Formats: sequence, structure tokens, C-alpha cells
Amino acid sequence: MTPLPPLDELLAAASVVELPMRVRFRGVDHREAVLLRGPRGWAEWAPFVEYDDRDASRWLSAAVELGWGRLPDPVRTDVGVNATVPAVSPPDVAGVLERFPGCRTVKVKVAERGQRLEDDLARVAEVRRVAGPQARVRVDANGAWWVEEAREALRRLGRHELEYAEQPCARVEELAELRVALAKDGTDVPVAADESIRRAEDPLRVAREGAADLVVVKVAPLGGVARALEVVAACGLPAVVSSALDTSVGLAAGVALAAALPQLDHDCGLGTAALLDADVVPDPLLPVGGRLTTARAATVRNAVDPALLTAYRAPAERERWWRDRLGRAHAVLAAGPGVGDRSS
Ligand SMILES: O=C(O)CCC(=O)C1=CC=C[C@@H](O)[C@@H]1C(=O)O
Ligand SMILES: [Mg+2]
Repeated sequence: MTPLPPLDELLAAASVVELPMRVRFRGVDHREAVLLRGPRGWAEWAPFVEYDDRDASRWLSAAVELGWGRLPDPVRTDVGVNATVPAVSPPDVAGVLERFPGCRTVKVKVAERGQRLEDDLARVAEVRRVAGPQARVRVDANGAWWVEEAREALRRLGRHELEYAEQPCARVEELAELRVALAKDGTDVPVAADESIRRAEDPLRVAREGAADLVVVKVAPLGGVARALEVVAACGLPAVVSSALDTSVGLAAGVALAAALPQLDHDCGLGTAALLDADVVPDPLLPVGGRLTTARAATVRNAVDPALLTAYRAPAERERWWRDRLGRAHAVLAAGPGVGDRSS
């Protein structure tokens, strides 16, 4: 674990930005982030605004690892990247996919609040039509379905040959129950755990309770690359890396994690720079031919442009909000293990 720098050092290193998004995703049309200029390079701290100080402190551990620590060594030099399709209407699908040239895998948001299964069926059908029969298509419900709802939704969505369904239900026990039901139905859709990993007190419950066929891991929510590698090793399940809607700096940490995983058989959700309408580097970390390399990630991560930090500087009262939050998250980490850390 990288030693925690003093709060005043972090505050002195911090720039708060507000970046516009190209398309609404995760209920937001802009992304706030704190960029930290550490002695080992730039880092990013951007816990979603609704998260509490304990969650935010885990994201801070990841930022400290990136800016003040050392990342685990890679075992590969490049990783495959999936396209990410928000809960858009079918006519908008082609335009979204055009932003992910060369990606052979597509993740589709489903079960969006205020929408119906028919909207998901139409969106996934259009993704399948545009991306073609060879594409790998996965869906992400962010835990919105009840078990029986997920059972029916995946029976109907499964006709499009899904690679897997990410967090179809919210609770670990529901995921375990759903997997049994899907097998009984002959619905061949693997289940991936995302929120049950990154927001759980004990991410290993997923593996212990047979709740998933694979795990989705995100660097920042899990507390850093080294911690994410530990969680994957302890789960003993295939893993996919996904972003936390980061700027190119945070995405570079995601590439570092994907490159360090002993086994990586799926494309990763690290193409989300395409969802941002601005970034903190002049040449955002966008996949080329559907792939990202560790070399380019390392270069981009340290190409943060002060002019962009100024251009997209957050309003003063948001800057104050983030700096206060940084102080609280720092206090959680400074209080030591057992306060911000997970059991396991
Ligand atoms: O995995 C991807 O294709 C992109 C990242 C992504 O889907 C997400 C990023 C951050 C939070 C969520 O909105 C969402 C997810 O649940 O995986
Ligand atoms: Mg997810």
C-alpha cells in the first residue's frame, strides 16, 4: 500500500475540472474530476458525487497509488476494448458505434430508469444489426431487475446471443438465484458481477455464493490496480476491466490493470473517453483498431495539459465541494484500516 501523502500535499496537487459529455450516461451530462499531479505522474480522483466518504476514500487510495506509488508490472502490451452504448434509442445506435471504430465487442445499457424491456429489446436488436453477427454483445442492467424480471428479460434478450449480462440484479443472493433459474430455462447468458464487487463490503461473496460466471473490476472503486488484482485472484473467476467514466488519466490506470491481469479473455470497458466531449489531455486515450496499448496509456497519462485544466476548471463552489470532500476522504484513510477498507 502506497503511503498516504499529507492532505496539504494532495490539495496543492489538485485541479478540479468539469468535463462535458457527448451523450448522457449514468444519469449525467458532465463529469467532474480531480486531477492530482503526483511525484510519479498524474492521477485522478473522481468518486461519483453521490458516494459517501468511505467509498470516496477507496477511490483516493487508487489515486495515491497512481500518483505517488508504483503500478504492478504488465504481462501484455495491449488490451481489447469494447464499445459502450448508453440507453439511447435505436436510431442513435449507429452514431454511437461510429465513435468506437474497430471494437468487436459492444456493451449495451439496459433497464434504464423510466424505460421498458421493449426499449432494451429494440436497442440490442439494433446493436446486433449494425455491429453484425460476429460482434460480441453484452448488456448491463446496473442491478435494476428483480430475479423473475431478469429471467424473462434475458430469455428474450438472449435471442441476440449475449456474451454476458452485467449485474442483472442488485444483490448477490439474487444473482445466485438467477443463475440457477437461467440454467433451468436453458437461457445461455453468463452473469457478470460489477456493483456486487466494487460496492460490496466483501467482494469475495460473489465467488463464495456462486453468484457470477465472471467479475467486472474497476480500478478506482476497488482502491487501485494492486487491490483490484488481489480481488480478481481471490475470486478465482474470469475478469473484465471497466472504467469508472474516468478522464484519460484514470483510463490509463484501467489499461494498466487490464495489462497486469494474469488472464484476460474479454474486451474491456475502457473506451469511455469517447463518451466525453472534452478531456484533460490533447490526445484522449481512445482505442485504435479496438485496442489500447500500455505504451500509449503511459504517455497519455502524463500529457495532462494545464491549458485544458484551466479551460474546464470547475465553478468555484464545486471546486470547494471537491476540496472539502478530499479532506474528508483523506481523514478516512488516515484513520487507518477497517475504516475505509473492505473486510476480506
Ligand atoms: O464497461 C463499459 O463498457 C464502460 C463503463 C461503464 O459501463 C460504467 C462505468 C461506470 C459506472 C457505470 O455507469 C457503468 C458500469 O456499470 O459498468
Ligand atoms: Mg456495470
